[in-house]
Amino acid sequence: MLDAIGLTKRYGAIQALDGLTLHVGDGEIVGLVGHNGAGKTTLVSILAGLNKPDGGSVHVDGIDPVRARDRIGIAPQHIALYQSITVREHLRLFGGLAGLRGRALAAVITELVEALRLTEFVDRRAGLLSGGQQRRAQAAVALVHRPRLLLLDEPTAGADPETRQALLDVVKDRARDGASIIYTTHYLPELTELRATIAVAQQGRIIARGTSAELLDRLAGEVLLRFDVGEYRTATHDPSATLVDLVSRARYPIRGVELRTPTLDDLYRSLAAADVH
Ligand SMILES: Nc1ncnc2c1ncn2[C@@H]1O[C@H](COP(=O)(O)OP(=O)(O)OP(=O)(O)O)[C@@H](O)[C@H]1O
Repeated sequence: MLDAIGLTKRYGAIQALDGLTLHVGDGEIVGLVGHNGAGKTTLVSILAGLNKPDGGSVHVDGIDPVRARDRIGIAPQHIALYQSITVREHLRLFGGLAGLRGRALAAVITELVEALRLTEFVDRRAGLLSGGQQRRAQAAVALVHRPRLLLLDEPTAGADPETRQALLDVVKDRARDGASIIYTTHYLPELTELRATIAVAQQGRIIARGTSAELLDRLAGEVLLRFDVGEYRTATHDPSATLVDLVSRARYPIRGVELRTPTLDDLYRSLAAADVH
């Protein structure tokens, strides 16, 4: 569905993208993670056709993104709403620009107002909304024309738990309907909930790509045993096997046991630690 191959982008002395390649299939949610400055926002803006790469190619359903605008929905990291019109007017405007009319447009607006809990402020001007309300409105604008490719750049930054959950539920629904989704976040547990595959960006490239299980396999977990005289802690790639082995060899009574399997946060930290900015 989305094919980005060998993308490069330079801002003066900064190489923001450095040969970045990414494929996203139909119905796939890709969690795009990486250090600040890794190139995620630059990538998203190029995939949306809002920014031109210096080199490489992007195809959305085989088409250049600039000509595939009505198939793409983007919720940018920085809010981009018109201050003086209401949320409903935004949805009518962007739905209309993508060719939606009449009942079809009204139906999708009703659905989004409910799903993203916009009822309370849908008829208020965007400039008067709180930060979290603006984020929800921005997500609704990205979703209103049922895009085939959805680009969500930190959509839950600063959102309260209810808002976050509502957004995650809508994203899962859209993926079930076949949309391809790129979801940029620093909140890694969200990607587990979305059952997203993960793409790790670093210095303008994707340096790791796979399911969270595949990526976490590389990381060590930990086993901790507590004794009356102190504790013993060891890193391991197979915590349960290590525990069985340690218990069989223990010379003192064991007073407590803790197993820690690696999490997505460990993955993020390990890659961030390897970053050489
Ligand atoms: N318009 C611009 N002009 C100059 N440099 C830019 C511009 N946009 C991005 N950069 C630089 O390009 C690099 C990649 O930035 P980008 O915003 O794509 O990173 P990011 O991964 O989205 O970061 P974050 O997690 O902080 O949002 C950074 O070094 C940034 O300073």
